[in-house]
Amino acid sequence: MEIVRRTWQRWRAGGEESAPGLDALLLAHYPGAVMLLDEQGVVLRVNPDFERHAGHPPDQLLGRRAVTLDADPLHGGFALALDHCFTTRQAWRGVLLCRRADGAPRHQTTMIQPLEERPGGPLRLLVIQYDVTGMRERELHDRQLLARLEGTVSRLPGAVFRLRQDAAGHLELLYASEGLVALIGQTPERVMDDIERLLGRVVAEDRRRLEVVLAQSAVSLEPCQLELRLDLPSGQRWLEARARPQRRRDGSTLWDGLLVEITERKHEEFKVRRLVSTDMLTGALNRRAFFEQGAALQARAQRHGEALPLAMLDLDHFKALNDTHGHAAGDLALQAFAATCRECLRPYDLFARIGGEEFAVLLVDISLDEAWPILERLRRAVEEIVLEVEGATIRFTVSLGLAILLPNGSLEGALGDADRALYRAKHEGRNRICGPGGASPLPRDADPA
Ligand SMILES: Nc1nc2c(ncn2[C@@H]2O[C@H](COP(=O)(O)OP(=O)(O)OP(=O)(O)O)[C@@H](O)[C@H]2O)c(=O)[nH]1
Repeated sequence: MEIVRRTWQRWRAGGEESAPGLDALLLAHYPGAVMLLDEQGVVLRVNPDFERHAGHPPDQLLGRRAVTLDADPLHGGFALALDHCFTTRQAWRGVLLCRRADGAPRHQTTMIQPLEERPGGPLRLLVIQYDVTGMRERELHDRQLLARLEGTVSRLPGAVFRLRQDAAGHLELLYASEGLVALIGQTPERVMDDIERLLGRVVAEDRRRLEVVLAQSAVSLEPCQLELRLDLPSGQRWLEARARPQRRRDGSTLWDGLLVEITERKHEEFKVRRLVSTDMLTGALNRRAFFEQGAALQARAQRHGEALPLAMLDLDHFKALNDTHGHAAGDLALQAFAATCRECLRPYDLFARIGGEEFAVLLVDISLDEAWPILERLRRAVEEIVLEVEGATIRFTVSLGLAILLPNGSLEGALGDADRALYRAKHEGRNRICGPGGASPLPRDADPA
């Protein structure tokens, strides 16, 4: 516009004959419709390409008021814009809804520049229009597409996110979809404002894993996947995060990913795991779970250089009990025995049924000397069990073999040691504990069989 004004001033100063024609000048600079209006808004001249851009043959427009182009000539924006320019002598720019001669509405980006041929002379308005209907339609289409996409994203079972970690390791949530509200009860805006509103809820152990996984993914640029527990006011929830990283030129890493709730799935998993790791009759861990969980406990003890006391327990003369009172009574005895063991042990000790009437206990965080009285209390508690089955009173006892699982020892090996100690306990009269060093300091003579 500035070019036209300056050239217009040059043209005015030089005289009309010597100056390039206004039409030619405007055509050279503007790929749109150009009009020159008088002080009544009547069209004096138009550029040659006018019809192509404005959709009106010049001869139908010349000598008529320019507002006839307006989609609403009486109240439309064109009249208001012209009014503004005449009153203020200031330029106006904006988008006007105009109609072509065939009635088709078009959005025209419009610039109106007041021009004076000479000071105090008649005012002219230079109007330049550029048809942006296509652009606006594309913009509208894009906006509708975006709204549809946002709708789809918001209906996803979870939240889409973009996470950024700068070169110094500082994390920032750049984007999260509305699904975040259903997941953690916080709006995306609040978490984008302060990511601790999300990370601060992650269980400490899982947060450490998250930091490790992100660090690895930032180096390898491999996708990552992680299950996290969050402590929320509504209770603990499990979320799964899957994300794909990309490195930015500034050294930061971006992860685009999806966060979904998996609490129900995890509970089902725990249920299944409990089922496959539990002995159905007694509720104790089964042999497989004992070895699995025992290995995990041993790995932890190894890190601290600790030995773990390990005991084998075997009901005495159980065959006789079965033969005398029936298999169902034997089952009841096994259940009562397991319940008594659980009462005498701590919840984190590993108690498992590893054979028919054979059980094992791995005691955590105590020494062999400390384990002995606990097991002795258990032995006595079993002595106290009285079962009334079909008019018969059933009592039974248990023998125990105690061994030590050394930090660098094997669970199978220690179980073998405990079994040998158990054999000695049976051999020495049953209803007693034998350890690596020999029999219980409180051996019992009683042998109900
Ligand atoms: N009722 C019942 N009995 C079982 C179960 N599993 C194993 N048994 C029985 O446990 C008995 C084990 O007998 P033995 O191995 O001879 O040992 P015991 O009679 O206890 O003799 P000692 O161990 O030497 O004191 C067998 O009769 C098995 O049938 C079970 O699930 N339910």
